[in-house]
Amino acid sequence: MSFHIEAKAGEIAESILLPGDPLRAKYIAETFLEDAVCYNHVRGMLGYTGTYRGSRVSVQGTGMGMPSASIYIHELINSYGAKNLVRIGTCGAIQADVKIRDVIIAQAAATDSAIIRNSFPGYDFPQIGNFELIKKAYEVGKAKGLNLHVGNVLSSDIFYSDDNASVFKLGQHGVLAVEMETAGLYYLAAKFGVSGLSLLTVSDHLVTGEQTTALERQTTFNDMIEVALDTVTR
Ligand SMILES: O=P(O)(O)O[C@H]1O[C@H](CO)[C@@H](O)[C@H]1O
Ligand SMILES: O=c1cc[nH]c(=O)[nH]1
Repeated sequence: MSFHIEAKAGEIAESILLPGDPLRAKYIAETFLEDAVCYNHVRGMLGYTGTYRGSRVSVQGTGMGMPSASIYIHELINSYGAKNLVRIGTCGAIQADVKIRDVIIAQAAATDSAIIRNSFPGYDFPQIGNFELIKKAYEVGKAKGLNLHVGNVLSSDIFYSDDNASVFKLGQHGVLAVEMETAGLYYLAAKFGVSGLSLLTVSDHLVTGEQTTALERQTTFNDMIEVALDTVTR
């Protein structure tokens, strides 16, 4: 048991998928996992362990933003021995050629958060994904025929920003999309010597104004989910 997770030792797999939305965790457990058992109800931040094609895997909601996600990621690594942590999130695209429902492999993450900056005063520490996981996810996604994008994303502390000019300026420097957790995952993976990957499905578009519904975000982003499951279990 850790401060925010009530699972007993051994109840969480070394490979774990991390959606922000705990109901996306429930959907994945019920739709993709066999013999799934819910190991966490604390704060409604649902977590499940089951098997996928014979391999043990867990899925844990993390909440929104780096302060929340970092709590779960820290406890999963340090109290439960998680080794492969794969965020499966949603994001807003800031490039015209990145379309709604496309899947992004976050090779790296820029951030406006002070969380990481404050750990390395005077330095810009790069937040990068694990190469082996990135490579595997890319191969799995391509084999599925997906329209994949690989590159930089922005992990922001702010959903409703007054300053979209800065976000679009990052877009002019190649950043593909904005979300709220990847940099925190990559920072903690580097800090604790484990493997982190972030896969994102485009749920809305900051250029065109298109949006998906909450139910679609909760239950229909199966391409990303299957890529994540195949990546950690093959
Ligand atoms: O769908 P999730 O994984 O929660 O990710 C995105 O959605 C939330 C904002 O709506 C933020 O957590 C953002 O990163
Ligand atoms: O953080 C997020 C997530 C989805 N869409 C956005 O615009 N921002």
